[in-house]
Amino acid sequence: MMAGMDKWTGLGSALASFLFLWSMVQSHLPVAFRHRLSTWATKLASLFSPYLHVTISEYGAERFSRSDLFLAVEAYLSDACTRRARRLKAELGKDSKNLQVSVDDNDEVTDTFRGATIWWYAARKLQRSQVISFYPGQDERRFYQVVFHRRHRDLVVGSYLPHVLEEGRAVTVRNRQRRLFTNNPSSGWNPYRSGKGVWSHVPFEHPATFATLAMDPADKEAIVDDLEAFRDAKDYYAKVGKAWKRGYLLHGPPGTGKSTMIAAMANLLDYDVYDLELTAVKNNTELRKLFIETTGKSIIVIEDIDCSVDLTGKRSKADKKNKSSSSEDDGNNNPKLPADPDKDDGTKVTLSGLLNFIDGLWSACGGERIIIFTTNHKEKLDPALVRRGRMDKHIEMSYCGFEAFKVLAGNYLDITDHELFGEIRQLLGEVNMTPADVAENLMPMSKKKKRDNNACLEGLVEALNKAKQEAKAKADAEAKEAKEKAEAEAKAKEEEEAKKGQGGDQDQGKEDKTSESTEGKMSNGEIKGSEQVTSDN
Ligand SMILES: Nc1ncnc2c1ncn2[C@@H]1O[C@H](COP(=O)(O)OP(=O)(O)OP(=O)(O)O)[C@@H](O)[C@H]1O
Repeated sequence: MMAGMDKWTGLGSALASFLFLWSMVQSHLPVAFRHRLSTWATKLASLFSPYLHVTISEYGAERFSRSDLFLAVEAYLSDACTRRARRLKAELGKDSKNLQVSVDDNDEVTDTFRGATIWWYAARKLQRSQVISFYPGQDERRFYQVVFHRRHRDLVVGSYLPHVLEEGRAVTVRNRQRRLFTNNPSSGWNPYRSGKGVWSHVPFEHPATFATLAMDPADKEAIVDDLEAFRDAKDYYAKVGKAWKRGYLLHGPPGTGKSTMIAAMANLLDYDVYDLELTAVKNNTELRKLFIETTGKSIIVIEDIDCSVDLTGKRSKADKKNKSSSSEDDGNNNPKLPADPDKDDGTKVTLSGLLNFIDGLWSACGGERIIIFTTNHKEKLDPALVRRGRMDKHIEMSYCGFEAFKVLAGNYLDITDHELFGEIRQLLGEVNMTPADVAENLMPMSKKKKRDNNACLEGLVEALNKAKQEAKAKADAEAKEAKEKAEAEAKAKEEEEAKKGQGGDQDQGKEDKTSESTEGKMSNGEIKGSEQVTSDN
């Protein structure tokens, strides 16, 4: 008994001495060596450990976009394992109404699959960028580690991980809260603050649909058909070798429903919307990075493209400049080469950068995308930007016609017919009024007054008549101005001609006098000359 006690006491003191010595050795070892030692220790332990680890990093091998597997694991764990995790985080879920609870970072979750126990760990680590990075210096990367007994290796790799991927994707689709993204100003891309990426987002909650969009029903149907055909055409795009994306150019005066149309498109397709503010993008590299960070099933919008960046006119100005400079020479009879009109010097977004964004090699990554440009001045855009193939469909959003008005009357007043409809139809045929202005007349906001359809429609008729009178007055004023201008020009011309005529008569007089005197001189001269000749001879 005593001998046994002695044995344990001896072992205990030996262990204590070893730990003391180990800590002494460690504190005197250089950091690099200590790190190597601990790596060897881990390797040694893993030789004897019956457990295997698989790491799933946030960014895949290409490191540009978040790995699909990582996102699926995240969704899977948040859904399937929430009940087993001890530390959870809560966020607003779909429609911003339900609370969505998921596994917190650094927590451990245990899962079982066909009798096998599997452990998941979520963690973050700072690491130095080794491959091309848009953030210089250190990046923070999140990763999951799955740990299981080596006897379950085939089960985990062959069945469990594919199951996680499939389940995770299904959960993502189920919980999908569509989002409206906007790009952060480039100075706000802070790699040291987790979660601060190139895009910020809010839940996308715009209620517009094609049913509520006021436009000609035939045009509307054609657009819906086009969008649905695109959504279902994955195989077709693969077959013809085209990236699965489509460009739309929405053009028309302000208030004709371009933004409303985009919202209706997003709601129809169930896509996210990326509202790209081009003026906040520093250069083409940033533009590419923004594109890569968008996900599939999304609409990328650049509103008022003609105002965003000086992409238009620049070419023609530069071309003109080049033409004139190319005609110059450098003094050695060598003509100067024209400067590149769309030169990318890294300080701005250029037309070629934007064209690359739309249909360069990078544009094909990440699945189905729709790119939409809006403009109030289609004619100002560079033809290269909007040619078919880049902007596949040009949609003109125009002033409110009678068919569009009927949609608005249905939306705002819940009516399909009214005795004033005939008058409104005629007035809409004569006056340019945007759907935004028509809608404004159909939506009187008053707390006290109950909505009165008659009053609304009468108000609209009044507004249309006023607009008609204003348009007529404007047209009259313009016609008067044009007439006065034409008259002034005609008078000026007449005066000019009269002056010319007078001048001509005077000139003629002068000419006559001159010719007379010349003749006189000549005859005198001839006489003199002949005289002279005669005399000379
Ligand atoms: N075709 C339309 N159908 C239904 N509502 C419309 C339509 N056009 C305009 N509206 C109404 O007018 C408001 C302004 O329209 P919207 O912002 O979509 O116009 P826009 O053409 O994008 O204007 P801008 O060029 O100034 O951005 C919308 O909130 C909507 O209520």
